[in-house]
Amino acid sequence: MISLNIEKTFGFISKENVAAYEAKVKEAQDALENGTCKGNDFLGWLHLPSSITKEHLEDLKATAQILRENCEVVIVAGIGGSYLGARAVIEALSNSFIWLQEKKNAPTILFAGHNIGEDYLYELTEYLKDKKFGVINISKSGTTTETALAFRLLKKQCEDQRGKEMAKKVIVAVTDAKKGAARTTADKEGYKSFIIPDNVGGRFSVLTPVGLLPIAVAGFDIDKLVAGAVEMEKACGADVPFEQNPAALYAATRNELYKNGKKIEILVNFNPKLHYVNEWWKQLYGESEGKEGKGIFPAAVDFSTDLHSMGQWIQEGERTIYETVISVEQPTHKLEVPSDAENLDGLNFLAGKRVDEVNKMAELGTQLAHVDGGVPNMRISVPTLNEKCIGGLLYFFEKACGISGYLLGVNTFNQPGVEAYKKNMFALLNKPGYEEESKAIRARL
Ligand SMILES: O=P(O)(O)OC[C@H]1O[C@H](O)[C@H](O)[C@@H](O)[C@@H]1O
Repeated sequence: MISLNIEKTFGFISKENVAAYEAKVKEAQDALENGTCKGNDFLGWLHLPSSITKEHLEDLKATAQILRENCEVVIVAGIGGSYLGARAVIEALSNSFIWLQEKKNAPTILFAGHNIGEDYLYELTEYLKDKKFGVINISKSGTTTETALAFRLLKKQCEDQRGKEMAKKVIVAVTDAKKGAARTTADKEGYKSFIIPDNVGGRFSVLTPVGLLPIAVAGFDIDKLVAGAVEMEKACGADVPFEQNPAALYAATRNELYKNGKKIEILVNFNPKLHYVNEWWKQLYGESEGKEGKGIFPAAVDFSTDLHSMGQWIQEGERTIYETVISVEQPTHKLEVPSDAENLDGLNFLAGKRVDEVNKMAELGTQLAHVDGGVPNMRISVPTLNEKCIGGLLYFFEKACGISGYLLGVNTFNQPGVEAYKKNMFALLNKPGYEEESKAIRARL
């Protein structure tokens, strides 16, 4: 099970001040449990893991199997919370060179609908020209422009290439039960569809079909992923004492750091497979807490890669940052540094050591250097990268976010600020219904 170590923050904030959050954290836990916090119509994620039924998982696996049997490539179309969770889990669990492997035991998973890059979409549609492909169209609102645009292209191409009947079989929708264009299309075309519950917001939806279906198609065990989340739901529960509750401690520590001028949290990994876990986490915390002129800025780096780019800033730049390191205890594979008779590269001092030992010393050395340089450090230990651990990690972050947003005093579950760019974009594109805004915005250009 994952664990949290906050010892290396205590040169910067005091143990007593973190412990003093106990009562407020209890209040947060109660407010989440009783549904009395702000945004209380979006608390469906709280006990989601333990409420997932075997039947639901079987339904997802059966649909995944249809896609696996009929597709060489599956495009997951979605953005934000309808994209990052699936990508985070799939990349954390996949072989890094899966693209290049001839023999695959699952369709290649590609992503679309998370940008409006013409070249990206052109190159994707070109690549798909001789492929048997399917699409999972994911959008809670069912109206997000980026996703809808990509889906329009992919739907047409799939129908043209594979025929209407096969397209119906290999296109699946994950969307609202009733509202939105994605629902209308799915119902009209007769696609298999899954519902995103009303009370689960996008960034908390990875354990709904939004994440579970693509993850199952990619060949990973969603039973174990959910089991890991269930375990963390218990470990972070309202009945678990403050000092033993990782979500409570993480939420309290980051709020205390923030109060002491540490306005930026950098999520750090020492494993490139976790890059998209960082990205998922940025949305979770950024959209949940960045509002009302408040909120820790969630940043992220991949080490040791970024020690050679961002390392200088972190070591000696403005002291407004702290780090949270996701440390994977055991790699999946074993690789030792070979010895070399000539030792031209001078690396024989590493001969016989596992590559991970070198990585771990980089991690430890970095922690000590950054703490010495004035950067508080928290460490989240993950036993290994498997479904169970990742499921636990995701739920841990969700629960801590629910508590942390409450401590900050914001509505953790809305994102009103995201609408501003959309309104301008629609006005600039002359979307019907935006006539007044179009006139006003053009006058400003
Ligand atoms: O799932 P969708 O409705 O397409 O939304 C996708 C994403 O875009 C929105 O603008 C929100 O800011 C995100 O919270 C959401 O996850």
